[in-house]
Amino acid sequence: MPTQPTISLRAAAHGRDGGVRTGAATSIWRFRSYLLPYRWRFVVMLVVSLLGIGASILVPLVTRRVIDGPIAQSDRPGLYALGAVAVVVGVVEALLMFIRRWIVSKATLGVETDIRVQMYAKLQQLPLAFHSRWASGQLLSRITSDLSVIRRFLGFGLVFLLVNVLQIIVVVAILVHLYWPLGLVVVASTVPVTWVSLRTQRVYTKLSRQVQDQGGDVASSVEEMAHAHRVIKSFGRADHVFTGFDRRSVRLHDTAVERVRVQSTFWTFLEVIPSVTLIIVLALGALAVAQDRVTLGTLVAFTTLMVSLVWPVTSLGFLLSMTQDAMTAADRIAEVFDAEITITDGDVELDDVRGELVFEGVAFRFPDADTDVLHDIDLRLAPGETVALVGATGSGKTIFTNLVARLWDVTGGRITLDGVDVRDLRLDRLRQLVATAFEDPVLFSMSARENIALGRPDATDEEIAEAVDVAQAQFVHELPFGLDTRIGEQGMSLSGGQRQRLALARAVLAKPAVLVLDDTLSALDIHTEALVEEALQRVLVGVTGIVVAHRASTVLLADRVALLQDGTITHVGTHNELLDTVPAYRELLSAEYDPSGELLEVAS
Ligand SMILES: Nc1ncnc2c1ncn2[C@@H]1O[C@H](COP(=O)(O)OP(=O)(O)OP(=O)(O)O)[C@@H](O)[C@H]1O
Repeated sequence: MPTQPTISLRAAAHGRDGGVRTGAATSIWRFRSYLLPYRWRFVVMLVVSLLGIGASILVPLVTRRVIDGPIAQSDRPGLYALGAVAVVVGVVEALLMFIRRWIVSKATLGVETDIRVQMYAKLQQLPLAFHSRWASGQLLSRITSDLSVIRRFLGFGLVFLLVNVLQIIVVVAILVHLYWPLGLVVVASTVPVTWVSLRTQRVYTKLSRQVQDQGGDVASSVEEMAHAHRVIKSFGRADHVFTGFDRRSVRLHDTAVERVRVQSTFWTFLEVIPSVTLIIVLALGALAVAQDRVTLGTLVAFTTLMVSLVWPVTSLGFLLSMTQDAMTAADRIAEVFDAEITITDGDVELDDVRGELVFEGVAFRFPDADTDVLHDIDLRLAPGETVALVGATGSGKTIFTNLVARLWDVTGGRITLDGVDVRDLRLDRLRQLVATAFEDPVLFSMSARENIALGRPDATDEEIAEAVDVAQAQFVHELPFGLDTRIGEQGMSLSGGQRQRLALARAVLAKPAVLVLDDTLSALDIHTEALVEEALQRVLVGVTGIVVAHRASTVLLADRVALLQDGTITHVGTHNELLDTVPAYRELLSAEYDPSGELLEVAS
């Protein structure tokens, strides 16, 4: 379990997201605050790693003593003593490696979980405008694979990058100290290493970003296919969809192969440089020993230390790649953290709610659109009143209803609840007060009971049973495990009408002050619809209601009807008034008439 306290959704909304702030910085450095709760583990890990290097440097120096001392002087007891020291140092080195791994895994898994939790919280706070722009596969790949890349970097790459660079510096300093002419040869070999590293990083960064983005595209394809497989199969378009997926996969493959090519060239170069340097050092060193300018022990220590440099130098290749991948992953994650939460929290609590809902000159325009979808909307719903919203398909009825719970914010005018601008209310309070049953209801992979009680997890069995009755959703009792039957994506699939009734039960159970029914009864047969409407009549008493309606029978649930045309409300009145005076309204509900022009369903 992460030790960092989970920050609430409200905290995330206010930007207290563990150190990630909005801005253009794209470095992994921005995520440093997530390390704080684990700082001691990272410090211990660093110290242990440094001790490990110390041990690995000590072994060649002990060897030097052994060669120049006991071996040169045939001192057997001295040989045993120094041999024992070398063994102890070797065991300590292995032990330190084990401790490092053990300490670090908990910390890095914790950091990964903490960032993931914050990212999820942020995703929930982000407005519909964000979610309609982003492919879900891109979000999925960020919250899974990008975070794993960062974890691996923190647990391994970062430490070894620091430790190896430090080891290179310390060992080179010792080499210069041991015999400076050969030491300078080693120093000179770092110049091409640095130059190639810098050059490769530029190309690698670009490829790394492309691979990760293209991975997100592939995830999106799979996700889309899983959702749309019925449509794909029924239209016999499996080949077409497969071709699209294949194209994306091949593109990802090609970019990944190109990245490996760049990596391999770089790594090979890093392997060649230390080997070539070693050959030069051996040749020059042998000459120096022959001329008595240096002892044999020193040359052995020198070359052993140099061999100990091969791994730190060659490992720079994949460590730098790892760092680059982690920075790209951090950039991609930061894009989500940087996305603006345009729907911000208010601070008015609003305790005793009467339910007066007023639209004052309301306008709405989608981001990046040129024209308003809705404009100049003035409408007052008295507490407890129900208004039916009628309009042609695509006229903006759903957007209109979404504005009340602030799924979108108005772009002009204002909406007030009991005189308070909904933007000034606390968001969670507003969304408690306004419940919506959507035309296309979403069910979660959980039990029917949990799906119904989504807005009120504390609801009693009686309250749930009541909501089920109102929504005419008694079919839940017939499911294999009754209300405990798992439904949704990984459970039983329900019919469109059953889903709508569950969504209606969910909205009714929330006991809202404002109930929004967005064409919720469209999938029901006439008989069930009549039963639901009869029950809804009772529920809507004392609740302010907005009912999006396409049928006269639904309109009859309402006290008044508002006609939405050309982005604004053109007429408000009772159903019969509008039928008598507004031809456009009559046309919209024309299905309710028989061919002779008589009204079929509407009884006054
Ligand atoms: N995210 C979006 N970005 C841009 N335009 C959108 C978006 N969502 C909806 N629209 C457009 O806004 C308009 C109003 O859509 P809305 O869903 O409110 O219509 P509606 O009256 O509820 O239709 P229906 O009766 O068919 O459900 C439509 O033209 C639609 O294409």
